Amino acid sequence: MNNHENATSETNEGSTFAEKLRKLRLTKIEPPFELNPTITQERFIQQEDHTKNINKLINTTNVKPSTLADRLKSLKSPKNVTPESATHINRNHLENGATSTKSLAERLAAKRKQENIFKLQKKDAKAIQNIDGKITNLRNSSNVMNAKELQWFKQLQKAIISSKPIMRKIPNHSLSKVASILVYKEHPNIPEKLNNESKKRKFEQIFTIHYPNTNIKKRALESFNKLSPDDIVLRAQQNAFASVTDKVQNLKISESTSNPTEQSKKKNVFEEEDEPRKDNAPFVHKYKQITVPTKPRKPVDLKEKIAEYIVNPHISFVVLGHVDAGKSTLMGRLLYDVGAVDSKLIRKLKKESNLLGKGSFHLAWVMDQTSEERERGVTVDICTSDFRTENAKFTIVDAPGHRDFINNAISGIVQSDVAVLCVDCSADAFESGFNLDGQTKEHSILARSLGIRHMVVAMNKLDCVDWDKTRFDEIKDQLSAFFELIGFDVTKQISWVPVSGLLGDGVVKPIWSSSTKQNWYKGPSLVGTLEKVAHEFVETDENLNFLTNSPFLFDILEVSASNKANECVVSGKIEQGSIQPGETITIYPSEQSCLVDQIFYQGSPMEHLTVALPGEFVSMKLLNSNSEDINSGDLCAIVGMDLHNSKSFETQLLTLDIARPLLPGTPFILYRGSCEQPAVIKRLIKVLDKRDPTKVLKNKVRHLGANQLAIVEIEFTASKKTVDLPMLTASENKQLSRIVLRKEGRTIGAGVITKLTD
Ligand SMILES: Nc1nc2c(ncn2[C@@H]2O[C@H](COP(=O)(O)OP(=O)(O)OP(=O)(O)O)[C@@H](O)[C@H]2O)c(=O)[nH]1
Repeated sequence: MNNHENATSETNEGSTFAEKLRKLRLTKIEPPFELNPTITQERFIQQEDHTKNINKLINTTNVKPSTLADRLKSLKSPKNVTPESATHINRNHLENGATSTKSLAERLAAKRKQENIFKLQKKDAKAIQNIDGKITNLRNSSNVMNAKELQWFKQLQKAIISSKPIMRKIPNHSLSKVASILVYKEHPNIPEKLNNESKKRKFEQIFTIHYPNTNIKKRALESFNKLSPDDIVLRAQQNAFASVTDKVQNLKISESTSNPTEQSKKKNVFEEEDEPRKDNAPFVHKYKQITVPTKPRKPVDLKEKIAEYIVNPHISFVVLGHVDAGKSTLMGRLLYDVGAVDSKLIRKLKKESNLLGKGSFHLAWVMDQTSEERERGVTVDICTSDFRTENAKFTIVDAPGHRDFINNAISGIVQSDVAVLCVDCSADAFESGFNLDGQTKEHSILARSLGIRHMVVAMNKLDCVDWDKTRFDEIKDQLSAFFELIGFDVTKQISWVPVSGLLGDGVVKPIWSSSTKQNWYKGPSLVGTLEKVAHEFVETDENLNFLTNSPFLFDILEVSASNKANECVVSGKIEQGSIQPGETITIYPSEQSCLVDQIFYQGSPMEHLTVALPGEFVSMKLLNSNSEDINSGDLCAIVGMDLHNSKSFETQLLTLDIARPLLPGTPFILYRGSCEQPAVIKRLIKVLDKRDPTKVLKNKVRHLGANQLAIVEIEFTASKKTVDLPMLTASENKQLSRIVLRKEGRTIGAGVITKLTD
């Protein structure tokens, strides 16, 4: 009976798991590590390599005697030994007890050999200690090992023992890493076979491989190309001095002080009064609003800028879809095929994903950066990437498909004009993404409600169904009916593209690979469709008007305080209009008027823009601002365009598949752009006909059920700061008047603000 069998029989006899494994470890793991012939052989190979290297060194030495004997002799001769190396050699020589007849090369080789063996022993000891620790943890946390677990553990042992041959190939390896790589590679389904969820997680935790960050080199290069922190400070100081005259002129500051402590004590120049904050006070200060616009410092020719923009428009699109629909793979393929990622990175990701037994995920890893995302195979946070084609510029926002991360998907949607809805067309997969709990429906509703203007449906994984046109049509019909129901104009606002993200068919080029049976789709590729949409956006009269004539409106996504008094940076999206440095804006709801000092793209604070256009994501450095009273979700408007802070408003609301009816007083979280605020149903006014919203079905409404269209009054409830927020109706701004209602982790309704009621 071998040791494994011993262990199995002991398990059945009922001794503790800890004891059994200790025996198993003592008999099976420890001795083979020291004695295993493969390991010894491996070490010899490595030592031989070292000896070869030393010989190579000898052969390439500058001294060129004719024979090997002469060459070795010359190496031994005192003229080739520096005082330093001589001391070193003498010390080694004495320590190693070498005889005086040994050559320098031999002594060096012996020393290296010894060092090498010592290093390997140390590494092995550490690795064994490591894996022993992990096994002890595993052992202590579950008392009895079942047959499947035991079998799995045996496989692990085997993997450890036979792991040496691949160790040489893995940098910074440790035995435990190699073991887990092998376990994953050879038995990728082992954790899945174990039914108990927590055990599964435990195993995954134990065998998680933390790779060194693969982007380190790239990041280091980027960091060195960027300005150093000192340079950034120096530049900022220079800029501050250079623009000080302008600032003084624009702001009409009556007296200035060079003393920084006095300056920081100084009140905001627009402030009316500075009272101590009361408990329920919405803002730290009351602000005096500026009503007369200020001129840009260096006015740019807006028409020229817009003409450039029309030729080369920039759109951001969010990638939506059910979990595992292939979103990250599709975007990874797209970035690779447009040349935004180099083949070296792809090769590297392929190798790494293969080692983890997740070979098919290598393209997805271009987008899924974090180790958590890679290990779970699920996108967690939103991830953005830029790419450009000959005709347009794009920002991709990859949103997570999993229900747990829906808030991230919402912030992805509000940052985008267009959505790419990735649909898995493989057998049964579309159906599971489209049912009650699937994300295809929920994402589409969110996209429609949060102002996505065009949706490109990427009919993905068609390679799995042999590019079957019937399957394509069947899914298209079901989705079209649903899109119509939630208010999309299917002919104008929806495009359909058959693709395979994994193979690349239809992603960048409209040419289909010869192996596929696809011959029925003659339209543009996914990228071609996106280019078309980007141009349609800017070329229509409505959009041109929107570009040129709308007053500036900005949705704040992020606020960063500055260490200077009365200064902060806000980042977000320009919803309409344009902005130039020197202009004054008002932030709502705090109603503070601030001067736009600098505009830049996030991540490039030193490259200042002369103007920013609608749809762009930019950061603005604001003077005379108080970051304590600015939050994400606040709106900025150009001075002169007054927004109204409201507490309640009427909305045309579509309820979704809700389990419980909505009643007056039902609480929920309201989303508008990047703003998130607790609210309640104040009043149910009337129920409308979904097919014809001008038709009233019911005037007295007690409650609202699933899938009903109604006019409802909503009221904000207390939050950290204020209950009055800047709200816009559909006639003021189409995007910012859209709202989404969520309760207990589910989207319960979506609508559009029709009237402010206070
Ligand atoms: N056959 C085939 N498989 C694909 C295709 N696209 C993606 N896959 C596979 O589908 C699996 C899931 O792909 P992901 O790109 O991670 O899916 P995702 O939608 O980003 O997943 P989440 O981030 O979890 O929402 C991977 O195994 C991919 O290799 C495709 O076009 N054809």
